Amino acid sequence: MLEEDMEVAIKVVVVGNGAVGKSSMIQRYCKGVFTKDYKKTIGVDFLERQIIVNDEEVRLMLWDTAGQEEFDAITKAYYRGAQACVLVFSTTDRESYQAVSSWREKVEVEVGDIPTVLVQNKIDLLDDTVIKNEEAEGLAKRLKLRFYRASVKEDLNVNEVFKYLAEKYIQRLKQQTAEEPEVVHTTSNKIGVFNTTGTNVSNQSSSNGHEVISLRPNKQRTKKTKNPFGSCSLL
Ligand SMILES: Nc1nc2c(ncn2[C@@H]2O[C@H](COP(=O)(O)OP(=O)(O)OP(=O)(O)O)[C@@H](O)[C@H]2O)c(=O)[nH]1
Repeated sequence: MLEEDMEVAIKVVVVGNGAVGKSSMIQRYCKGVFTKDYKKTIGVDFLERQIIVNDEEVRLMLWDTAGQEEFDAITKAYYRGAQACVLVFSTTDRESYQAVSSWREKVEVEVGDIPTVLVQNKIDLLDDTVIKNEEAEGLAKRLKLRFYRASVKEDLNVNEVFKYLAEKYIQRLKQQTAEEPEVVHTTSNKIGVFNTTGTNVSNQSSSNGHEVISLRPNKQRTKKTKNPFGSCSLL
């Protein structure tokens, strides 16, 4: 058991090529909406949602990163402090499938081995698939990752992805707590504390031992502006 007044906050980064549905997935999960419009993410954005996992309140902070390489320098800074990761590719985009390993490496370089899932999005477009089932499953096996086929459009398997990551994270946290009790007995009584105010938090360690960085999402969008701090609680 974690301490009762403890708040668990998990920083989750959602990565993958452009247009695979990362922003849509986060919007769907946090706001319950889906839009057909494509608005390229410039840099980074985030939304959050609270859920209950095994009677523990968990705050998921979902970081939406741009899929285009031109933004790599910006996005990789935001991987730091991440405690879970969603790797997304699209059913109709073979390049996005081929790029999965390199996305994983980019995240691993910054944060090491964190709970990660592989998601094949847009399975509502299975008739137009350019990736065989065996290929996708083979990739998951090679990378030793839990694999979900999802459709953000049809709201298929989106909740499951984040529930799995939260459970996996808490499971690791409990293991870690059992091994190193001092990790949890901090004065701030929070785990995975993030500063979302824009103030720099230096020399602070997150629960996975990595430095916690100041989280300041880029508000810029190519078309409409969306509120990067918009949060929701769909409990
Ligand atoms: N058919 C279908 N379309 C989807 C699905 N998920 C997302 N889309 C569409 O795919 C397009 C790209 O979605 P985004 O969520 O903007 O993609 P992204 O990965 O965030 O793109 P970048 O910001 O460029 O990295 C949009 O037109 C979405 O409406 C899905 O499950 N099925």
